[in-house]
Parts: sequence; C-alpha cells; structure tokens
Amino acid sequence: MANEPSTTLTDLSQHGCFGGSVGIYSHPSEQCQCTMKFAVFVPPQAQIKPVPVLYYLSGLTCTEENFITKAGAQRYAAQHGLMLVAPDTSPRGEDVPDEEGWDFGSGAGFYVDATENPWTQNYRMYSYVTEELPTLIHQNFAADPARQGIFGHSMGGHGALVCGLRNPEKYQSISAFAPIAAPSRCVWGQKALGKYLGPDESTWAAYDASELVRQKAQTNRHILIDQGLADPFLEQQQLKPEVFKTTCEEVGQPLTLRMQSGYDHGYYFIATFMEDHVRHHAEVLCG
Ligand SMILES: N[C@@H](CCC(=O)N[C@@H](CSC=O)C(=O)NCC(=O)O)C(=O)O
Repeated sequence: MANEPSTTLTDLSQHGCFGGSVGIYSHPSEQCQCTMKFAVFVPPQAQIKPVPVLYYLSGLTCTEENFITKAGAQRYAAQHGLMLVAPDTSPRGEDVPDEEGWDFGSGAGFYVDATENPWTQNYRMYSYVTEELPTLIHQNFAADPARQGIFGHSMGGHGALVCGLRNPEKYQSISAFAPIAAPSRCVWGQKALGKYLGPDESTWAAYDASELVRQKAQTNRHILIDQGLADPFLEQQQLKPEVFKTTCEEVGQPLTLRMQSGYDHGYYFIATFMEDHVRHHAEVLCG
C-alpha cells in the first residue's frame, strides 16, 4: 500500500505486537547529515488500507526506543488502527558536535533548526520531524499523509506543541505529557534556545509554545495536556504549564490541562494516561 518504496531504510529489528509489528529502522538523513533511527508500530489495519499516523517526540536523554518499549501505546493504537512513529531526539555520531551534560546536544535536539555554529549543520530536528520523516514514512509504510497527529513528553511535549501549532495542515491533533511549555522562561529552554538559535530572544518565539499560540491558536481544535503534580521538574519551574494555559485562555485556544495527583515525570505516569491520549488523537484522525 505504500507509495514509491524507498531503498534508503535499513531494517534493524522486527517484532510482532498486538496483531501488528514494531520495527526499528535507520536511514541516512539529509536534514541531520548523519544516520538517524526511528521506531514504528504498524497496526493490523494497515494490511488492508493506509492508516493515520501518530508521531511521538521523546524527551531529554531518550532515543527512538524509550517510548516504544515503555509507554504501552501499541495496545491502544492497534484498537484504533493508528500507526505510531517515534524518532530519536537528536542527531548523533562521531562527526556530530556534542557537549558535556544531558540537557543539550546528543539526546537533546529540542526539535529546532539550529542557526548557530557548530550546531547548524546537524541539529535540524524541526525540519527532520515535520518534513523528512513524514516523507520517509509515507514512502515506506501504509500511512495516510492526510491524517497525522503529534504528541510527546517533556522536551518532546514542547516539540509536539511547536510542530503542531506551526503546521495545522500537517497535524490535525496535538497532545502532550508534562511538556516544557514555555522554554524561553526556563533553564533548560534558555540554555538550548540560546545555544542553538543565539542570544537574540526574538528568534526563540517560533519554538516557544506559549508565545506561538498567541499567533497560531487553533480555535477549532482541542489540545490535551497531562501533568503530574509530583513531577520534580514542575517544582523546578522547567515546565510551566500554567503559562501555556493562561495564554490559551487569552487567545481562545481550547485546552484541557489535567494536573494529576501522585504522578512524577517518568514513563509510569505516561503509561497511565496513554489510553486517553491515543483516544484523543483517534477521535480526530479515525473519525
Ligand atoms: N538523566 C536525567 C533525567 C533525564 C530525564 O528524566 N529524561 C526524561 C525526559 S526529561 C525532559 O525532556 C525521560 O524521558 N527519560 C527517559 C526515560 O525512559 O525515563 C537526570 O539524571 O536527572
């Protein structure tokens, strides 16, 4: 069912899963100028016709494997007939610049197109996620390019909000778990945006959901966010969901922000509310 099969994908592993399959793939990336990896769950419905695709963006330190092995999304994606795609979180490799520390560089691409050296050649995760990866998916899998959603966690929740708000024609549904919701106002975001984009903070707004939603509110679409109240990064002021919520209220962006008592930042929290998030996307994409 896929269009014009590409020869550039390397199949690294395949596993039967809920009547469909999980595959891990690598490919040479034009945007990131290195080998990139991603995970795909193909639901059983894809054997009959192209299915909608739900992209998941992971958080700091993650690879393409965290979500697919820990979040438990495949059961619900199989029920609704959704394909899941989870890319790595940054370019990687011997020739890719990196820095000490886990909140910048490898594993911390922040879903931006860097404009500052030495990051600009490889760190193009925004264009990778919104352009190169969807093209590859549609060339190689039974995916319907007209029905796509995006969600993610923490740094990946920030990425999902940014990619979704900036590209309403590409993504019809958006949700996030504990997103970095106002990166211009937190330590993680200020470090990453300052290094990838430079010190001129006016350039950061294009990658800050709480700024973007002022210009790009999608008043006909509902965004779902879950946030754990026992999340240490919430207390450290890295996430700031209240800033995003206030802006959404000001501009009329429909938002359900659920503050979940007893949940921290990890994948036990994500797995607990995964069914609701997959349903949120399926109601739009599979309706
Ligand atoms: N290594 C760090 C903690 C890193 C961490 O918590 N990463 C989160 C995402 S945080 C925001 O983007 C994550 O998803 N980790 C992977 C996992 O499988 O849990 C430290 O030492 O504090």
